[in-house]
Amino acid sequence: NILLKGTPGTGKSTLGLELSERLKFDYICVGDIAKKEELYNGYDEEYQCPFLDEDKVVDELEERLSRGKCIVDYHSCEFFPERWFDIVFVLRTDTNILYDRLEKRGYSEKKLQDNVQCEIFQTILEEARSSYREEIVHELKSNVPSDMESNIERIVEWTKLYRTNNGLS
Ligand SMILES: Nc1ncnc2c1ncn2[C@@H]1O[C@H](COP(=O)(O)OP(=O)(O)O)[C@@H](O)[C@H]1O
Repeated sequence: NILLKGTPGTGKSTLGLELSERLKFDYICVGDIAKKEELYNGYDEEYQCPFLDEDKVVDELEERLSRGKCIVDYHSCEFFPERWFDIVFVLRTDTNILYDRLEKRGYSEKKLQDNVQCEIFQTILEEARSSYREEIVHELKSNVPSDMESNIERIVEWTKLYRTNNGLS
């Protein structure tokens, strides 16, 4: 299983969907599943969005993740069982580029600033480093389309090697 992390707007869903086609893996967007299954336990007035019920998310995903061949897209990871993931990629985008992408999404000024600061302070990367073994956490630049191409190549190659080395078909 592969975890794709990164500040919103860094390109997780674009990369995840493309990879799932190339690798024939399941693409799992945690935000979308939470919305569909209503895996919430309250409402955040400040950000005008529901609170994720992390236990329900883990219960919902456990069976699929235990089968392997999943690509999970979520900015955070603290509540995921560590055993779920074989590798973690953290997408990174320069802040001026990220600002433009989030502005196009129509984010409020507060949400925009908070997310850009999250990227500046490497919050998502630090969280990954504190949750997983250092050697399975990798940063990937995601500024321009050619970055996307090289990230796809790199992950596809890594996956092939991993499956061969672990006797997986
Ligand atoms: N490497 C990249 N180069 C150029 N544009 C990108 C790249 N990655 C993503 N984008 C664009 O940025 C926007 C946000 O990407 P998205 O995959 O929705 O991010 P996330 O899932 O992390 O919120 C989309 O318009 C997407 O086309």
